[in-house]
Amino acid sequence: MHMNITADKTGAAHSATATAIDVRDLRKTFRGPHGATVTAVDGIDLTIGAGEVVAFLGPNGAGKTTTIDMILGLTTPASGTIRVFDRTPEQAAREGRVAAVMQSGGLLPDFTVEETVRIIAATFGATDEIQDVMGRADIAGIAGRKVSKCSGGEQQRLKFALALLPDPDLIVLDEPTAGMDVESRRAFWSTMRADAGQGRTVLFATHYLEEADDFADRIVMVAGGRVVADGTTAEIRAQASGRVVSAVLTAEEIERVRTAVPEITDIDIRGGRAFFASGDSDTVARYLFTATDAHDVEIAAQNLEDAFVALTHPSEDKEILR
Ligand SMILES: Nc1ncnc2c1ncn2[C@@H]1O[C@H](COP(=O)(O)OP(=O)(O)OP(=O)(O)O)[C@@H](O)[C@H]1O
Repeated sequence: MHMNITADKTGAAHSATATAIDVRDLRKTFRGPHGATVTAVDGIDLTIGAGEVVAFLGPNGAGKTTTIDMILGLTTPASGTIRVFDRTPEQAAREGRVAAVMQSGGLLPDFTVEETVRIIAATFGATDEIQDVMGRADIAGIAGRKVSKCSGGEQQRLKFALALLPDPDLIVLDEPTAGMDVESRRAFWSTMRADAGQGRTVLFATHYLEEADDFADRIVMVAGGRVVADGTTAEIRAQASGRVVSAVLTAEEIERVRTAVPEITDIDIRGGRAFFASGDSDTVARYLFTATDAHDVEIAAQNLEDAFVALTHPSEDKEILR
């Protein structure tokens, strides 16, 4: 799998393609309550290269799970196309090139961890891999534990072990750490980091910015069924790299600052303060101090969290000056 030429389950050699996932103008609607139409995915375009580790980042209801289900071939799009390693999602899954770790469910509570791995290994003809994947997913120490007695984090690591069994080229994880405490989340990702991202393509959905930032090479932000930002983690950071100068001042003065300082890119008013976003915080601060009665002036770096909120909740909790 970590080579350019791999053998599929029939033993035939094939060249690894450079593109793992190619999604064009993907759309999906559901029938909601009272017959209303819910647009879950509203024209997503996405190309993921082989070997990329991509975070699909967005708030609840953004359309992440619906998109992932279509990439896995579990549901069909209303329109648009999906290619996975230049195949249909169903073909790619059948060939064992794709494995998934889903949010919940899928495990039988009465089996032990090792029994679960053995059963799935048998279906893939991968019984030689059992000890190896249990080690890689860090579940060897709980091999004899019943699934029903495993914590949420342990169950997710077990699912990760199962996903490794077919030695897939692509692993898709849908919010694999949902509901875990911070420590379990860290443990899960450190296991993932040690194993994935070594030539394998990884697509994971999350609404934790920190996870996307820590683990992904690239962040695709989705909101309302659309891609709202797409770039390397560094690029997304750069988008948010300006500074914000905030101060308490009157509405008339805010208007005056806006006109007088063209370097200002955005103004929000929250909690009685005005927040001036700009690539030149010195000029903004100088103007506030010298030409207005602004007080309690603060200068802060805009962080990724701010960028995320701004991109995914454009009107939430803030009043934009017009
Ligand atoms: N089977 C369904 N029937 C009706 N509406 C659905 C169905 N599945 C999803 N939706 C709706 O589609 C939208 C997108 O949901 P989706 O689960 O894809 O979002 P998400 O980004 O994965 O959110 P979460 O982080 O909560 O899992 C939501 O408004 C959701 O209520």
